[in-house]
Amino acid sequence: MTARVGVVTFPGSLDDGDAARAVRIAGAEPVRLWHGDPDLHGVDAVVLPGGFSYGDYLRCGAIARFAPVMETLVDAARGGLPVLGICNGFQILCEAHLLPGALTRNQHLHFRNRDQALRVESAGTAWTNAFQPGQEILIPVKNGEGCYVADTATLDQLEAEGRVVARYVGGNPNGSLRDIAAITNSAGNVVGIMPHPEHAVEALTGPSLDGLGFFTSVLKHLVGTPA
Ligand SMILES: NC(=O)CC[C@H](N)C(=O)O
Repeated sequence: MTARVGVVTFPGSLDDGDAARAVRIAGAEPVRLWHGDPDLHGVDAVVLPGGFSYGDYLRCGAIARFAPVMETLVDAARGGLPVLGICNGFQILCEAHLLPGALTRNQHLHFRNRDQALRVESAGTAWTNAFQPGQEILIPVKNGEGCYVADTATLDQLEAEGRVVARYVGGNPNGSLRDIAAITNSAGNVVGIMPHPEHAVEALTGPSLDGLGFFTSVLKHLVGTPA
């Protein structure tokens, strides 16, 4: 049966269409979810897309975290539902405390938009099992608040538990501590990534097809997970 992957739209989401398209290209059925509807409509996994939810007021992701859909999503994620937060989605996952730490204003205070090389550090998550550990990929980064910070004990714990999923290579675009571009929760089902895999799934528009691996990974993960 075709996996159904939900993509949440918040007011101000920007990349929900591209995320849904990436899901379809990877071979799954995208299911559009609405921030005001707490029902996840039986989806097998969820993508929180990039953008400017609620206009980035207060802090990126700080209001979205209280959306009705998040009440259900937080419980489902704690129960093992695969969730990928991309950029604004990563910010929302940190605000919702599904992931530790915070995304703060880029160190140089500029919005940064460019193609970015990353090293995939962990292939042991629901969203990265299609990669080889150490594999370098190229996908776009575009954010104003992408500087990942956490206290030293949290950073050390992430490193020790293999929960740093990807790091920036060839230059850190936002000042993230330890060049962190993506992290996971301890179960490996929730991943937050600052750059945008959904913008690197087609030769016409992406700098590569490297982003596709995140979306095919979750399908592989779901096949191995009993319903
Ligand atoms: N591309 C995005 O999702 C941007 C996220 C957020 N609005 C920021 O500027 O940091």
